[in-house]
Amino acid sequence: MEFPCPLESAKFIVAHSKDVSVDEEEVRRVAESLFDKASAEEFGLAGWKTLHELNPQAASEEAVGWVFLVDTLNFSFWSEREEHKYLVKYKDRTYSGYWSLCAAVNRALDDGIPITSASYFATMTLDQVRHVFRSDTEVPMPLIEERHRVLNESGTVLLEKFGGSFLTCVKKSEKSAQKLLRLVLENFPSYRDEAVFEKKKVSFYKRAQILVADTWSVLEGKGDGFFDDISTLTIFADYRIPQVLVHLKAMKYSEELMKKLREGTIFQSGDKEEVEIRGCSIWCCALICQHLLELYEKKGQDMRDKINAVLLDYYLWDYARDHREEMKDTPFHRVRCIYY
Ligand SMILES: Nc1nc2c(c(CN[C@H]3C=C[C@H](O)[C@@H]3O)cn2[C@@H]2O[C@H](COP(=O)(O)O)[C@@H](O)[C@H]2O)c(=O)[nH]1
Repeated sequence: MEFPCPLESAKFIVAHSKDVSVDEEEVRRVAESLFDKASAEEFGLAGWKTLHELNPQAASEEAVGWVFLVDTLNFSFWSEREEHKYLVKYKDRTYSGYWSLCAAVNRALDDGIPITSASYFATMTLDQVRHVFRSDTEVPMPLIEERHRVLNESGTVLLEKFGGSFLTCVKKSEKSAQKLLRLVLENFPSYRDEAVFEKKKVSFYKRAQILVADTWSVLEGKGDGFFDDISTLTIFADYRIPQVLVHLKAMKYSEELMKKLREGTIFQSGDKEEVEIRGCSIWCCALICQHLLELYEKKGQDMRDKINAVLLDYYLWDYARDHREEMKDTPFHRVRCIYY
């Protein structure tokens, strides 16, 4: 099987993009504005645990299993109407979006449901999935049937090929992020996040790449989680990163596209505009990373093991979470799919 490289795909998409563009001048300005933050403690790998109470705090085989389950379901949490959405209450707090998924998983584990064990989710029924991911509002989790299908599919593969343990798959990668990415793409079909653009097969691999990144994070970059090529991953092209890049002016939409987004147009996975938005986001962040490293280099500091697309992505994603109000006039693109 041949898997296009997401960074090369992004470069090709930017070169042919009509409705989305990257503003190099603004990219430089964003890199400068991140300069001090990039050497702060919370920008680093440890932030994955210290900043997010729902993430596993252990670095165990079970914690890796949690990451695999969550990233298998890590897609499509946006709601048609902001005031009418899927929410999960857990330990006196109410969670929305991606965090509602994590809250529902932790709620199930607290209730004694072995949701992160492959032998369980390989044969879960649709009703059991509906129960585990039940909403605390009248709005159900989006794409619940698709979630049931990918759970059964991924659980079955994990059992048949890796003895039910994603850590076994990680060990086969021999500490290479690219090898682990390839293993995930070869074995788990729902992770093959690809499209055809200008007659060329392109890839984003958002869930496959964030699975590798979250595995690196949960294992704290040590032992089986020490990937010597982690900086070859790109950011994860979801629907929040493009929104924050446009908000920060590093990426721009044509008037026509902005109008469609403002009207709440629903795009299909693989549509030209959707591919341009996702590809330009990946390329834009690769440039921000490059400029950040150059700024440190000018100060005689080699930050290549402290600044990479994964940590920049986590920072920008958390930024989007924390600046929801300020960003409300910048639309995000709406696609219902299992890829992001
Ligand atoms: N690019 C990127 N996309 C990410 C994440 C995460 C969760 N990772 C966090 C968990 C531990 C780490 O510390 C990360 O901070 C979820 N998503 C995507 O966002 C969307 C949900 O957004 P909202 O509706 O606002 O909750 C949806 O497409 C989901 O797939 C990320 O990190 N990067």
